[in-house]
Amino acid sequence: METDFMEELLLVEAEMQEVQEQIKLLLDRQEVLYKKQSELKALLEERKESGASANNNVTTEVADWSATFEWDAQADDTRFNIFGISSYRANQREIINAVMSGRDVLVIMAAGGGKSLCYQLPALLRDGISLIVSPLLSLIQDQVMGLMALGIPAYMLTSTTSKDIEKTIYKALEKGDGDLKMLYVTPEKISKSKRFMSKLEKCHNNGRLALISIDEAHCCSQWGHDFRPDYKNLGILKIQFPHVPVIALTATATYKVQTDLMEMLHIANCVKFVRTVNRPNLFYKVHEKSSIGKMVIHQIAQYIRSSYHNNESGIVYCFSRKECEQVAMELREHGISAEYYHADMDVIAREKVHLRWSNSKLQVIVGTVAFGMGINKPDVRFVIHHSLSKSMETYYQESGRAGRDGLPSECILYYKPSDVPRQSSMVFYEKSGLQNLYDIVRYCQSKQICRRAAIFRHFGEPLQDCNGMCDNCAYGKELKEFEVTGHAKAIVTLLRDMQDHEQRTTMLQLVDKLKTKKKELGVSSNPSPDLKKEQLEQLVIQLLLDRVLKEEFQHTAYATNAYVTLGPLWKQTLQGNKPVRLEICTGQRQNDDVSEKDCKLDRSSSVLEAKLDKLRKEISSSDGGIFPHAVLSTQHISLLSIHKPTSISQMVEVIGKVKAEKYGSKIAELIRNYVEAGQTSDEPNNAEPNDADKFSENERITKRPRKNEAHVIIQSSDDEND
Ligand SMILES: Nc1ncnc2c1ncn2[C@@H]1O[C@H](COP(=O)(O)OP(=O)(O)OP(=O)(O)O)[C@@H](O)[C@H]1O
Ligand SMILES: [Mg+2]
Repeated sequence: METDFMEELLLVEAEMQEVQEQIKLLLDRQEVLYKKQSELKALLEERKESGASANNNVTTEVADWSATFEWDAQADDTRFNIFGISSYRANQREIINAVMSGRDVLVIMAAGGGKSLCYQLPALLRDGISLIVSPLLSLIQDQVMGLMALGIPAYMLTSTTSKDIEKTIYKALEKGDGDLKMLYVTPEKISKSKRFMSKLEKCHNNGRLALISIDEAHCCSQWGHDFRPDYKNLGILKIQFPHVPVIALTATATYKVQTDLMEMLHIANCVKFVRTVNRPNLFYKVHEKSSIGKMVIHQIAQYIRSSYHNNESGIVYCFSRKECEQVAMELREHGISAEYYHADMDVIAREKVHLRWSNSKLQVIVGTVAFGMGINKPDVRFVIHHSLSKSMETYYQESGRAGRDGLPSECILYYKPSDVPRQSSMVFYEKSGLQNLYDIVRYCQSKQICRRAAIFRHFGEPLQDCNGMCDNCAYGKELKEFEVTGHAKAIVTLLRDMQDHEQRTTMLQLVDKLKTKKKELGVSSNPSPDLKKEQLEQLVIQLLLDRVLKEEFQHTAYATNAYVTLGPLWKQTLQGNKPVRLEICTGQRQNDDVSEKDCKLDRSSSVLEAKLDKLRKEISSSDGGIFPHAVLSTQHISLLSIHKPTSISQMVEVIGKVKAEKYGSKIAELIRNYVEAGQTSDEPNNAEPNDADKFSENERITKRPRKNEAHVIIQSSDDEND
């Protein structure tokens, strides 16, 4: 009798333990849902207030700021003749007007949306000096070089600044001597240099501090993805200079980060411009990743060679430093010009690689997450993830480095289920680390749901049309849904038996065991199909996402191992209450290299464009090392090849005064030679543009067709002139 009670007691205690675990999981989940709920509520409130519910732009107060202002003509002239920008993109003009009116402004605009112009143009229009805080030296150098090339007196005050230049800058701040319009600093300057702050104060006291701009402002918030402690101290600027307008800019900020920023920077009454996270020019795709490493590289190399044979720039992101080196080497063996970039390299070696890539002397950078915020190259045509990112946020950021110039570009993630435990063992200790990872895994596992929709959902935005710009929307995949309840039960049973014997298993070991034990477990008598190894892995991941299984982690002397164990919902699966289904690609779509060709983005370039591209590279290397895109943007090249100006006055009409005066004679000579040689037969577009086209970016995206549909050309959706 006593032993019966003892046994029952043990069972009850075991079950209580299990209930405790379930409660913990549910509480965790509840916390996440609460967070999401409050963000969504806040978003709804905000929309109600602004009455902008039907609009794609989640923008407040736009109406007032798109009116006419006294500086309109001067702003237009500066935009075109100095920056060489033919028309404003969405929200730019409104933001500039708000800043010019002396208001504090918070700008959330997707990567490549054109945030820099929003503070650089007012900095030129307003009297005095504008201070720009930016997180990275490389970003600052890039910006300052670009501005100097346009003849704008921009300087930086960083650890690399010479004593002479420092003196000049301090004189300009203190006494208003010399020519200084924009001063770039890192946040450390504000928090650590008393000398600098006292000079800035003098500048302010003389009424010459025109504007404070805080770029990559998400670095202020611990909730953001790139928190920088020195950014936290930037609130001092508004306290010390309360009447100087502050503009804070970032590409991504959830509602929580936005409120955090406003509080930290003391800009509670700012005008907020929030643009959609949508990047209509980016094509998102998940590619099944072979378990054979060499095969993956072979596929990537073949893809780059066939799709980007004109040396168009790209990035390949890898999981580890070792993998970076390996992938770069193997890509080189396949004839791709590729170099690796990671945090273990010394700064000079890293900078050298970055520079060669920025100058288009190197086609591909193979990087870890260390290759991050400083990337300012507008014409990156593809971003490939050789391995899974750790969250949707990280993936959005990294893939978003493609197509900053607004032209069609591709973001491809190579996914195999066995990459999940590699990532999970790195992120499990981070706050919501596993939750975030599982979100991106869901994105990868899905074979039908629009990839873009997953991004909107993640950032709490209403859905917008994908226009066939993701693999799931573009291709009619040949999919079959199999009932795999038998397999799921077999997995659960196996794990339960192992746990009873206090054994642990990794996902790969589990799948191997399953393959060999399948007969014993009676799966073969089940009507379920015979699943391949990769499909079993896919099922294990699906069961993880559905909480039937869970991951546990254990440290060894060399690594952290991820083990698969029973999750809170294993009993339901064992009871077979809910059938388990698995989507499997059956048709040719598995190997989409074929369809890839059918659905190629329209990026044919003419002979003249190629010549102009070569010329901009020559000019850039002889003109103080500025980047080719700072000489002429890709849009400039396409406009020049359409209009073919052969005199400086015609050139001014196309690329603005400063660029025409600086580079016009060389460009005109090239075009004249080209026209005289009669090389116009291969032009993709010989038609005269109409006036509406004339000075707009006029970017085109080929809408990806569903299988068997004709190509449809659409304009680059909402980006311009709306
Ligand atoms: N109105 C415009 N028309 C055409 N090109 C533009 C316009 N505004 C900006 N650009 C170009 O778009 C590219 C990206 O601009 P910018 O660097 O300002 O992006 P960003 O929003 O700061 O992106 P990130 O978040 O990546 O820093 C640059 O090459 C810039 O010259
Ligand atoms: Mg920027």
